[in-house]
Amino acid sequence: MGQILASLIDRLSQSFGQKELRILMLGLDAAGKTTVLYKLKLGEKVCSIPTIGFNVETVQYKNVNFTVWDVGGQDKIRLLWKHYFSGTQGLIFVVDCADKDRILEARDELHKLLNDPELAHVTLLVLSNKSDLPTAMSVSEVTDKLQLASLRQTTWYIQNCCAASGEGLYEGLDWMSQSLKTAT
Ligand SMILES: Nc1nc2c(ncn2[C@@H]2O[C@H](COP(=O)(O)OP(=O)(O)OP(=O)(O)O)[C@@H](O)[C@H]2O)c(=O)[nH]1
Ligand SMILES: [Mg+2]
Repeated sequence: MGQILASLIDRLSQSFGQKELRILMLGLDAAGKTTVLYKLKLGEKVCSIPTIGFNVETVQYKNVNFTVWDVGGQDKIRLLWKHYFSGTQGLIFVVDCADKDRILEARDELHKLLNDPELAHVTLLVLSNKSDLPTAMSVSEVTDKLQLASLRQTTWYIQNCCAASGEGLYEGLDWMSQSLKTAT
């Protein structure tokens, strides 16, 4: 169903002559994906509940329309992620940088994603979210724990952010749009 909706949105936007970038947003449950999506879309912090399925919104920023797919990250529904891979240009991987207990689980999920042939050439933005929390790890610590330096095939960038306040989100989108502009 995700793919049908995606192609419908793509076709509609093409007919209006706009540039469309398909962005998939994944990460462990409670990392803050839905909070990121609606902060970008509405400029407000929404009271989110765990996502079962997906949310999709078009976010317009600097003449680019980002169609952002936010897919639920609970363990049992991660097997559904692969249904959203097709046509993805940019992957936003959201990490709770204050959750030291699950950072290695996040690393494993991220590397599993990037090993999939459909995501082999994706442009990766890691959002190191919840930087407002007192136990937040630094960007260099998260970079190290996620083993981002070992990603040889992938163009990646890590951005510290706080989805609750919006801090860092547009810097991340700026990098994504610049990076995809040169790639496409
Ligand atoms: N302190 C803090 N809390 C945040 C931030 N971003 C999200 N949260 C909270 O983290 C919890 C989970 O956020 P969601 O956006 O629902 O997480 P999710 O990644 O969509 O989770 P799933 O839908 O289960 O995959 C919520 O209580 C949010 O309010 C942030 O920047 N700082
Ligand atoms: Mg969610």
